[in-house]
Amino acid sequence: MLSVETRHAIHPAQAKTMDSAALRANFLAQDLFRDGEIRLIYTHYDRFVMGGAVPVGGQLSLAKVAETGTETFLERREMGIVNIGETGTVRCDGEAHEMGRGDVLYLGMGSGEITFEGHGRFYITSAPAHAAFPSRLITLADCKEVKLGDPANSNQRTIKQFIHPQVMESCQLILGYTSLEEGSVWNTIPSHIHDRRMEAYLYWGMEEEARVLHLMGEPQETRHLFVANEQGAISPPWSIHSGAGIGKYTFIWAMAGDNIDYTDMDFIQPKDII
Ligand SMILES: O=C(O)C(=O)C[C@H](O)C(=O)CO
Ligand SMILES: [Zn+2]
Repeated sequence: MLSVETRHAIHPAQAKTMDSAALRANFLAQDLFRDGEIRLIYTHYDRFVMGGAVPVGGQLSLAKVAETGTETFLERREMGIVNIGETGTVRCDGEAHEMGRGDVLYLGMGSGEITFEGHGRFYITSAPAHAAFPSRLITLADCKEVKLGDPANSNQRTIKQFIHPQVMESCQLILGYTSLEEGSVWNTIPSHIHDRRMEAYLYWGMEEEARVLHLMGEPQETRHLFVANEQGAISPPWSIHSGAGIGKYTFIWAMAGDNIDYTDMDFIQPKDII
């Protein structure tokens, strides 16, 4: 079963009038992972798509999505898939990519029908593309690691970059994930915005009771989402995206927009956030 939900782009002036329910309806990605289903959210932020596929030992196929108006979903798009479950296989264009937990698969523009198999829980991201780069499985051994933060600021963390110019070529999709060291709770502190790129987070690797307080909004008009395991946050270009966790967590970040420069961020110090 395939379902697609559309999320419209929200103006920051509208976002600041929203109560918790409206913020969650517009910016929280819930229920992406349901047994036997592919569930996608088609956003109007750079036409970025996020979603989940859970084949539970069977087979699920993603061929065509009405929202793109194309013969196949990836006719004019590229895709990044992260397996956040047990070992599973993604088949595309006659190739079988076996993915362990934490592996990332890039599928280039023009790739055909995609089939998800096995016991993987596949997080799907996709953005429009202008050129066909080769599909590639990027394992943990292939990613680039960046260490940031320190225990004194409770923000010691490792950033693993997979779909990233220093690892491989893509059109506009950049993707990786960040894990906190034990005792550190804060991600993306100091905060930043990048008006050139939208971003989406998927929080995972959390205990059922754990939560992340995800901060969003313009730096002088912040709001929050309380986020559980396997829930995502859509971050508009005008919004900060930082979080503090109760319990351990990892989050997948993915971006699309005008450039693929991960370091192109406008930092906002805690003293400047309201
Ligand atoms: O902990 C961090 O810092 C991050 O992981 C930052 C994200 O990767 C990000 O926001 C990139 O723009
Ligand atoms: Zn960012």
